[in-house]
Amino acid sequence: MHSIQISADSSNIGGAPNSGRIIASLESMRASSPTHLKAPTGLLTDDDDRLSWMRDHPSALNMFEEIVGMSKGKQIAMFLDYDGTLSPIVDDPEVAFMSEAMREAVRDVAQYFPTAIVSGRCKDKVFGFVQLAELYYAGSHGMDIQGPEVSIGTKCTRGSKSVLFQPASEFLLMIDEVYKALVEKTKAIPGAKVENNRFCVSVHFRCVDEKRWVGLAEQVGSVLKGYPKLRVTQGRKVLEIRSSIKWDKGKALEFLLDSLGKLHICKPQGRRLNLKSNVRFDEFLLPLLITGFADSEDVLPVYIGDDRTDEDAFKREDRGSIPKDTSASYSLREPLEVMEFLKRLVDWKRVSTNPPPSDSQKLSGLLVRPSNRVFAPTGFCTCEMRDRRLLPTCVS
Ligand SMILES: O=P(O)(O)OC[C@H]1O[C@H](O[C@H]2O[C@H](CO)[C@@H](O)[C@H](O)[C@H]2O)[C@H](O)[C@@H](O)[C@@H]1O
Repeated sequence: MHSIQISADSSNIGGAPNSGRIIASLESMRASSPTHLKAPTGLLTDDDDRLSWMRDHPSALNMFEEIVGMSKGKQIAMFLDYDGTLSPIVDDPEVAFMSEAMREAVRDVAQYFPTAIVSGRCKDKVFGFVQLAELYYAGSHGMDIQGPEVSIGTKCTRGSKSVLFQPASEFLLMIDEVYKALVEKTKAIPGAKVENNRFCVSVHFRCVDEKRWVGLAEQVGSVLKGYPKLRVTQGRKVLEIRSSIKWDKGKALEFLLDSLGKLHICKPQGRRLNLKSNVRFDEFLLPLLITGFADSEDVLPVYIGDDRTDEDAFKREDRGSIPKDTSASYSLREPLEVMEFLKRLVDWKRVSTNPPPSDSQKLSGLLVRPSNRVFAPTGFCTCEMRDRRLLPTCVS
């Protein structure tokens, strides 16, 4: 199977931290993302490195025909990270809005392909930014998954919003406690910001003076010493605290693919491929890596993301260990290029789909299988096409 995503190392920086342990090195914090979007960071200073990176991860726009060629006979499933992918990176996480044009592009994509937002943000917050009810949302790094709203004119499903999966619900109280402790511990550090993402907590250092980064990491470590069941990962100028359960964006991707399989595609099987990962990239130059997997008969997951945590989505367990051919990896430079890519995908689909999908096919991302049965996500409801009408057959 092929898929699209971002690259970087999603290393687990600290699990079960000891007292006062520095949970992130200054170097790793520096490398986590330049402070300003356009600042050349020098991560790829060498021209040869740069050329070789671009050769290995060509622009998804330049390689568009090749990418859509891979989807021949398959259903594309779209997975989109939010920050840095749909919205530009800004200093204040509260105002990381996506543009109306981007929203339009995502809305259009979702008309043709089942589409999920996979974010480190809590689900409600990312929904507040995206505002498209027809999408799947996997918030808190995939620990809070919800299917699209379905309104098919029946009492049982009208406007319902069904939670599909919350694998870390037992950590809710603990995370809230840690959030409060982190707010208290870091309040004296100018620019530090603690964000409650419900099933995880983000400690931002984008606006903290670099001289204080290690001190901030120490404070985080000191809070976490009492919580051996929590771990820390690192994103773009952010430390992310979450439960140590084996669940991440990659697992969420699996879960969603599995749910979609119940909708309209067979579960991917066969040979598995690893993505090329741990690629160093310059945020300004090439933040988005699009990578392909082989090989499902039925589905081409396209994952676009820019963060270390998105790497988890490349490393889905069922991928096995066969190195991916680098020609299947692609990149996009910034959200504007992501938008361009989404638009081109829709244009391509519009031209190649004749006639366009019917309303019932498009309805909330539900697509009709050849058998005429339409399946809603796990724990949601099952529907059936009868006399060209979509009828629910059960609700769970
Ligand atoms: O998985 P994502 O949707 O990419 O979320 C990852 C984190 O994104 C946000 O932080 C990042 O974007 C901010 C706004 O541009 C920026 O200020 C910050 O430095 C970045 O790390 C979000 O605030 C975090 O909670 C997410 O975990």
